[in-house]
Amino acid sequence: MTQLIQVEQLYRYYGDHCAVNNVTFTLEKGEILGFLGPNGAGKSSTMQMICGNLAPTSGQILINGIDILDNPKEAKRELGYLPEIPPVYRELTVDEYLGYCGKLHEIPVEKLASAVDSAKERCGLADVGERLIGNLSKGYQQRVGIAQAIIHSPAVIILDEPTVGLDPIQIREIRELIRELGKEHGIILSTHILPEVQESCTRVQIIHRGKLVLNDSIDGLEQQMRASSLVLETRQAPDFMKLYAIDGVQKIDDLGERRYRIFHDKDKSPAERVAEAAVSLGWGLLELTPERRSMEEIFIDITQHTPVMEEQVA
Ligand SMILES: Nc1ncnc2c1ncn2[C@@H]1O[C@H](COP(=O)(O)OP(=O)(O)OP(=O)(O)O)[C@@H](O)[C@H]1O
Repeated sequence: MTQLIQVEQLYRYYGDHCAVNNVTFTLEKGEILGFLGPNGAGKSSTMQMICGNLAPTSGQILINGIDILDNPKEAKRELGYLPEIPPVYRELTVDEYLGYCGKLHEIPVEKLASAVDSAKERCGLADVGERLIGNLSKGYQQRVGIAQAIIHSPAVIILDEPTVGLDPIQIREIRELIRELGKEHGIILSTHILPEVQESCTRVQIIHRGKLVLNDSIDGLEQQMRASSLVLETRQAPDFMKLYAIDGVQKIDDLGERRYRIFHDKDKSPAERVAEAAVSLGWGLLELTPERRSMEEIFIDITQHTPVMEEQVA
C-alpha cells in the first residue's frame, strides 16, 4: 500500500487552547476517508495544516512522502483542494479558468491543453469547455471546482463539503465522481452529511475536542451499526421463560400489541432459535427483524458525552 498522507502526533494550540490534540493517521492510495466532527472539533485546523496553510504547533505531515514543513512547494504539488466555497471565476469559461489553474500549478505550457482536457474528461465537463462558469448549474460549477483540484494530477484530493447546496441528482453525480476519483487518488472528504460517508467513503474518522475518537473502515462501521437487538411480533403472547432460556438473550422489552424488543449478546444473534421457538410453540410468528443503529446514533454516542469546547478567539 502506498501511504499518501502520514500525519504523526499533530498538535495545534491557539494560545492555551489545544484545538488539535495528538492526531495521528494515514491515508492510502485508493482510500476515501470521511472526516467528521461536530462544529469546533478541529477539522478545519487539521485540514489547513495538511494543506500547508496553517503551521502545526508540533508533529509531522508527509504528503506522498514529502514533509510539508520542510518542502512546502513540493508537498503542495501532491495536493488538490476543493474548499467549501469553490474558488471558481464566474466570468471565465471553463477552459479559460482551468487553463489559468493549470498555470498556477506550473504545468508546462506544452502540457496545459492536455491537462485541461483530461481534467474536463474525468469530471464530465468535456462538452461545456466554452460555457461561462456563471451560467452553469451549481452541480456543474462543483465539477469545475473538482476539475481545478485535479488538474495537476495530485496524489491526494481534499474535498470540503463537496455536495452542500446541490439537488439530489447532482449529489448522486458528484458522489459517483468522487468514488471514481478515489480509485486513482487518496481522498479526504470533510462532511457533515453522515450518509455521504457511508455512500462515498472507504474509511471514517471522527474528531472531537481535537482528538481522534474513531478511525474505522466502513465495514467496521457496519459492524458497529449492527445493533444487538431483534424486534419480534407474534399473534399470541410468547412464553417469556422460553425466550429467556435461549442462549444469548439478555433482556426483553414489551413494546405493546404483541411486539417485543429482544436484547442479545453482541456477537451471538439468537434470531434462528427465536424463530424456531415461535414456530414450534405456535406463537404465530409475524415479524422477526434485526435492528440497526444509524450512523447518526453512533456519531452522537461518541460525541455527546463530552461537550464541545468553548469558542476561543486568538
Ligand atoms: N484562529 C483561531 N484562534 C483561536 N481559536 C481558534 C482559531 N481557529 C480555530 N479556533 C478554535 O479551535 C477549535 C477548532 O476549530 P476548527 O475550526 O478547527 O474546528 P472545525 O471542526 O473545523 O469546526 P467547524 O466545523 O465549525 O468549522 C475551535 O474551538 C475554534 O474556536
